[in-house]
Amino acid sequence: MSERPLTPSPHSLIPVFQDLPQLRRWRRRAREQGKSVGVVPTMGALHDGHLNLVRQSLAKNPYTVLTLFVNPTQFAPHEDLASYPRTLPSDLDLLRTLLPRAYVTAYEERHRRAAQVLGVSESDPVRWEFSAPSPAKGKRRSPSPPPPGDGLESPLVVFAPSRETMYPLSTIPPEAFQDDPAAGDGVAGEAMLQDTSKQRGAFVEVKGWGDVLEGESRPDLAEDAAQFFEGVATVCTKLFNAVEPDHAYFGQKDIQQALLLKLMLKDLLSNTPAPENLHIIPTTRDTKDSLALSSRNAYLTPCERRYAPTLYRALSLARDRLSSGGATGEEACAAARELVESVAREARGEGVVMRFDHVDLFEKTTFRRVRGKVGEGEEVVIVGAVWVGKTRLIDNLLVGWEV
Ligand SMILES: Nc1ncnc2c1ncn2[C@@H]1O[C@H](COP(=O)(O)OP(=O)(O)OP(=O)(O)O)[C@@H](O)[C@H]1O
Ligand SMILES: CC(C)(CO)[C@@H](O)C(=O)[O-]
Ligand code: BAL
Repeated sequence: MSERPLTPSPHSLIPVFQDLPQLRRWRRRAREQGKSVGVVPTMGALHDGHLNLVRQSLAKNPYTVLTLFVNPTQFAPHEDLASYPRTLPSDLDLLRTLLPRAYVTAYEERHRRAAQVLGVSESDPVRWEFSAPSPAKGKRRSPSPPPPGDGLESPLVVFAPSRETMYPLSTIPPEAFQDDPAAGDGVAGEAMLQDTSKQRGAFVEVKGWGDVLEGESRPDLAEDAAQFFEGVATVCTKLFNAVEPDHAYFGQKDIQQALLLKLMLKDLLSNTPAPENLHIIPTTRDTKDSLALSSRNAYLTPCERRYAPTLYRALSLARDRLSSGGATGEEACAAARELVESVAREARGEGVVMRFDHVDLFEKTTFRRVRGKVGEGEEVVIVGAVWVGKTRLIDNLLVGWEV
């Protein structure tokens, strides 16, 4: 274990579990208390959209696990895995703002008492240990108070596993497969997990639902349209197996992902969580221009940011055409495309390269593309993507139903 002392406050307020045994021990104790556990899977770089999912879970469950893992298998080989924002300290700062005051006060009091026992100043860095046994007296090499407990004091914990924890078979070195032509050039680690032709081990595919719409139109997936949602379904299955949640919270912003995972839980007869306990939370938007909050918005330059809400405007136009103008699905999508393309021409004058990717209308359960007029009582999704500079933005609106 590293001897670098961790600053006690604010980060240790929220237990961060990095390995499975720690998480499993915590989960067993939560079960013994008979209390429900909610999970919020994320890739980090948290924003208010994520926090709203956590707020929902905290309101409904005594315990919430926010998982934080940038999942290589859902990134295509040339996608932005390496540059994806990784911001654990500021993520923990944001999560801290969601903790109940009473818990924070009790924590600070415990910290004060521990500092007294250790004879160190309250502002000294002190490492809280949530699962390791207390070191024997006299053997301490860095100030470490008695463990504050088993992590169950906090209503919120973070599970931030390593790649090896999430993909244990990826630790077998490529040389072990050297007689296997698929081992190819011996690419190891994350790169191997990103390349579907080199993957080995257990993967979850939701056939017929994962290789359409967003599956087809994400970048670099020409070879394998199923890759993105296979990566998502696989990592979420693993996270559900690790956390064994009673409830799970996903955002409407990634609507196909949330709907597909619900179908997957149903098809796999899951009870942790049961499909009806996967909750889809409405998209959190910028209050001024309705841009859907997204970790990838951080890539936008200030000038690009001004054009980013065009997708929301285009989807709103499509929805208006469907509801008031009686347009067909094809006409509504074409109107959205025209709007994006006309704004793109304007943007070029300011040096912003904006590119239409797709706008589609699909039925919520079958993911079938809707042609012609939307029928009475039909529940559909208008989904779209645009490129603004090097950033691909996605968004959606619902017609005939709400999450
Ligand atoms: N604006 C938002 N409103 C509601 N939920 C959101 C929003 N943005 C993300 N989420 C949800 O948070 C969860 C974790 O998403 P993720 O970590 O990929 O964040 P993201 O902002 O969507 O990142 P990216 O920009 O890479 O797509 C997902 O369930 C996602 O749908
Ligand atoms: C659900 C998820 C955390 C799986 O990696 C990811 O796809 C995301 O952040 O939406
Ligand atoms: N927000 C879903 C994960 C992704 O777009 O990579």
